Amino acid sequence: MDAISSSRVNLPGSTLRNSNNKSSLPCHQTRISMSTGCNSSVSQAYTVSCSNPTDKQTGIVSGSYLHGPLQKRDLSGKTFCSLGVSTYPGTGSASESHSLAAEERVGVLLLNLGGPETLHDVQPFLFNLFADPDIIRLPRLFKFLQRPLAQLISVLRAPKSKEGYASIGGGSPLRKITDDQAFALKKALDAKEMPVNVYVAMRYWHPFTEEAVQQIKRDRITKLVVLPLYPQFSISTTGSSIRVLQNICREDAYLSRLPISIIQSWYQREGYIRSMADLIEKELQSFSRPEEVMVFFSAHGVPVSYVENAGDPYRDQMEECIHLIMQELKSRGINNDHTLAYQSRVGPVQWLKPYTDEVLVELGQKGVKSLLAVPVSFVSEHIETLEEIDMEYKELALESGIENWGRVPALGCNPSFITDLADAVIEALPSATAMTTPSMDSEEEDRDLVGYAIKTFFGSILAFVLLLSPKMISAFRNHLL
Ligand SMILES: C=CC1=C(C)c2cc3[nH]c(cc4nc(cc5[nH]c(cc1n2)c(C)c5CCC(=O)O)C(CCC(=O)O)=C4C)c(C)c3C=C
Ligand SMILES: [Fe+2]
Repeated sequence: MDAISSSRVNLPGSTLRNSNNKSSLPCHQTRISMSTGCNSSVSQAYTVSCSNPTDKQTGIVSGSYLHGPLQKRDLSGKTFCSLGVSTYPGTGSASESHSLAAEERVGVLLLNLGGPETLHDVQPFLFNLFADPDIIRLPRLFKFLQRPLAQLISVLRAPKSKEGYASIGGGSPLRKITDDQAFALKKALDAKEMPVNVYVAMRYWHPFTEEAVQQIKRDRITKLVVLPLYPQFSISTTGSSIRVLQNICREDAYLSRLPISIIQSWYQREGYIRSMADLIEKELQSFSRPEEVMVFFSAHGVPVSYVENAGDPYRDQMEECIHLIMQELKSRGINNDHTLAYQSRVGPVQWLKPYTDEVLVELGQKGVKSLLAVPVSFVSEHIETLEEIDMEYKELALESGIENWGRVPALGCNPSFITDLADAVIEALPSATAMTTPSMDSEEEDRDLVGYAIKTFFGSILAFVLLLSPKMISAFRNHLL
């Protein structure tokens, strides 16, 4: 088998046109394939296959989420960029497998958030994030304000974010860690006699989804498993990345015929739960009285409206995930108290409660002396573990009376975790299904673009008149800084 090489291609002069998507899945192992995934006019039917073959349901991803953003064609919601790619290019080895059909070339596409690599990248990264209609969910009538609003918020937020990234070395470690995970996953699949190419697609920074997809086409991949690096599904993370992928597939003959299997969430997999329990068990041993430590799960928050109005399964999945980890710990004789809180809220709306900062203060006041923080929405170290938890929350906890502080590291390339992801890929492969995609005709597309340009022009003027009023600015500043 050939060694893997990681390629980064930088194409000078390429343009960045930024633009910019419920299901509590009770089954133990979940494979979801979109049978009409990229179809803009037909209701999407999802086939959900569970490890128990009799437990097969159709249409579980439904409600306002399915009939909302996933189906919508939103020209302002796409990122076209060919500035960078980080992939593990084909070695031809996919056709050598005994377990695969002679000409099968399997790809695995890892989806992740992406992060600014330098301080200079922070504002444009934030623009990409806030321009995502799954991050700032404007009512339909106000969609035209998305990009001007993103510009304004990103400029206002950038100084605070820059400070955060400066304190963790001047940029996000996400790209490197995700590349390492891709490499480790390829190795684990090789070891299981399932040679694949692994690709990385970031949502808000390089390498963007478009670049990964171009590489997949160049490698003539014949089956693709899409694996988001978020254990739990949220509209704002996995949903958003899948929507971008669907938009790309819809417009490409090759991709619309490519059999694809999407693993929407995997928080309930035994391997993941065991790996998390291993980390917690190990870290508890660093306290002088491990049995007295409060296990403090800190999850990334989302606005309450996502869960209560848009059908985001994130909170249900998070609570089930914590329950499963605690059950696993109990089976090992570890019976510590635990709690779950939500961190990293941004902006003036209500986010999922309780809030991490408020709970830390309450626990200190109640006399909790030892606390082990467990980041649980993400499997890499990033700004919210390295800066928010390790610096801000630690300081707050110590000021509030907590004396012994610990933090479980993110899973990263933990071998048992990566092996489990490899199993998830193998299990998902048989349910790969083509996304059939009638694209817009070119006349329709032209009309759409003209309408979009007009709306953006007038939208920008209106937004700046409204938003640059001193009152609005100070309201934003109070919430963003
Ligand atoms: C404003 C809305 C946001 C929502 C909703 C949101 C959901 C969400 N995010 C993650 C994971 C990560 N987010 C990260 C950075 C980040 N996220 C937001 C905003 C929202 N996130 C902002 C503004 C930023 C930038 C940093 C900052 O200014 O605070 C990252 C870090 C990436 C890195 O570079 O290290 C991660 C990871 C999840 C899991 C989630 C919903 C479940
Ligand atoms: Fe975030």
